[in-house]
Amino acid sequence: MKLRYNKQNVMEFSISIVVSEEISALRSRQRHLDRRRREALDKLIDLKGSIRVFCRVRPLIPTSNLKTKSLVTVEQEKITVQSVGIKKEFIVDRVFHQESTQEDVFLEVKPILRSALDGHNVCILSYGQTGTGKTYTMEGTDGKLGIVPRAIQELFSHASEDISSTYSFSISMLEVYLGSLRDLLAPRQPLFRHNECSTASNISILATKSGAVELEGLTDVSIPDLKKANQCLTRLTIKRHGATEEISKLWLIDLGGSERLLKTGASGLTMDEGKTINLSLSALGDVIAALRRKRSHVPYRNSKLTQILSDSLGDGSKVLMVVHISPSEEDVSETVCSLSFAERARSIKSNKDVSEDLKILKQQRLAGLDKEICDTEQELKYVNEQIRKSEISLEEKKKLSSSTYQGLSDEKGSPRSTLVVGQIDATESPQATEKPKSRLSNGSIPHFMSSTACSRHRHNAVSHSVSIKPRLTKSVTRYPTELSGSQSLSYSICKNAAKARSVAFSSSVSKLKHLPVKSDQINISSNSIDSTAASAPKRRESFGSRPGNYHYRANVPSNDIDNGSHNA
Ligand SMILES: Nc1ncnc2c1ncn2[C@@H]1O[C@H](COP(=O)(O)OP(=O)(O)OP(=O)(O)O)[C@@H](O)[C@H]1O
Repeated sequence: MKLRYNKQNVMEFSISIVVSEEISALRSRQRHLDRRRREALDKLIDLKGSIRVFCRVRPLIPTSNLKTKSLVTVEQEKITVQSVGIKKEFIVDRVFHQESTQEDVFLEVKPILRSALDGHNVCILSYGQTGTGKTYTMEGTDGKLGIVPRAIQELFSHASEDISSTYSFSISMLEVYLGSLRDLLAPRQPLFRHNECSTASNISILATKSGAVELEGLTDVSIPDLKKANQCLTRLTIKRHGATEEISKLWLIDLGGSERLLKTGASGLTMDEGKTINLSLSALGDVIAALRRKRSHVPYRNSKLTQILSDSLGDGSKVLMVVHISPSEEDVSETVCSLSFAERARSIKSNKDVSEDLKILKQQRLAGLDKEICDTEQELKYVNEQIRKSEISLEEKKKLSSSTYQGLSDEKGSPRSTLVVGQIDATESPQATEKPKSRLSNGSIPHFMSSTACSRHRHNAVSHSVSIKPRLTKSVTRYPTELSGSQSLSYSICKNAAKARSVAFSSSVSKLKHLPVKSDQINISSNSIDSTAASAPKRRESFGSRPGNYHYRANVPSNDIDNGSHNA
């Protein structure tokens, strides 16, 4: 009896060795495939262009006062604007016509999101005249979700599928207002006047010797799950713990309206705001143009916006700018200005010097890389599934004869993959030590994110307004209720996948608070914010960022904009 028991144990022991070796081989294949996928994706993005400028044409919105003829005709990469005495052609990397859907736009965004998960800094910017659809593209509406909610869903979904790494996400929001930086997630200080709060903050832009940008003092909120991400929704930091550790920033930037000040008839504070925004946009155009021309000097220092984005626009980063235009006659001069900006940023006048043969070759190469990525991802899925099954089988064997397997388990037990969402563990990351003074909220949603009576009132008022109101101020959009549905679905997928893989949720963010500043940080600039400045900004740029965490956006929390709404 004893002998039989031993024989059985020996057999199970041998099987478990075989399974462990299988897992080991599968993991090695997994690493190889992941490397191949990344390389193919990098090549694909480089071939398409790591800085791309798109144009999206808003549909004509007929009103009783306006002529409703479209002045714009489009082809794949060409836009022609034709009006009395004007006929101009502009070339961009891709045109989204009036009927293009949110899905069409997101399809172009997807590859660079993957790139963000792979450790590259990514910047998605929405540019254009007020009322041309910048916010529609970035955030969308009920049932027509924009880039931001889709991106968050996509990132969480990939993170839950990738069993070779663990991920943590965090979010920050930042606004540049009249050249000052404002932390939109900082705890709010009540002001004397009813319903007003300040977002006073003292944020410094720091650059390490390697060029990485950090925003010291900026609040960073971990995202514990997809549902909470929906409520913040602007800027993301991705931290991947795999064979190596990678931190990347994903900036989602809804820029202030680009209209010319003469047209808006602005004066006083509004004029100052407009000037500052235009200077920032112009500096941004210069930087992108210099990068696309591969100039040795890139003028990052010319605006706060470009300083903050300097490590997310250049080498190794992926940039996508969507320039929005209106097709209507009354906007023709703004449309021409926006398209001139797009062309300047793109810095290539036309593709006519590129021969047809070369274009075909490029298309073939792109298709080949696309296929390689697809095939590799398919195989990766298969390998991941095999690893999962083998791990379960090994686990069962261990349970059957735990004493026999004790030694084996110590030596051969394969590492369990863990999905960590919303975790920042400073002890795991050398970079994390570079974020000493940042205020971190431990995963709870900051006060300003919950709607106030005032913001609810305004939100209701806005949703009852039928006509487009071009405005200079952006408001933070509460994510459409429908989004919660689709995102909670993904969240449950995350949760299930995570459960199967022993998901760990931890909240070690507080450790970051006490870490020392790295000595190689150079303070570029700092600014303090007048707490009374919360009142009435009309046009704003804002974005979120943080070392190792990212995001940005040009919106203002609802509490903060009650006085800021403005019709251009
Ligand atoms: N592609 C589109 N399809 C359908 N509706 C659109 C599209 N683009 C914009 N709109 C609608 O046009 C209106 C203005 O769009 P939106 O508010 O996004 O403009 P904006 O450029 O962000 O303006 P602002 O600078 O004032 O924030 C909204 O009602 C929006 O839903």
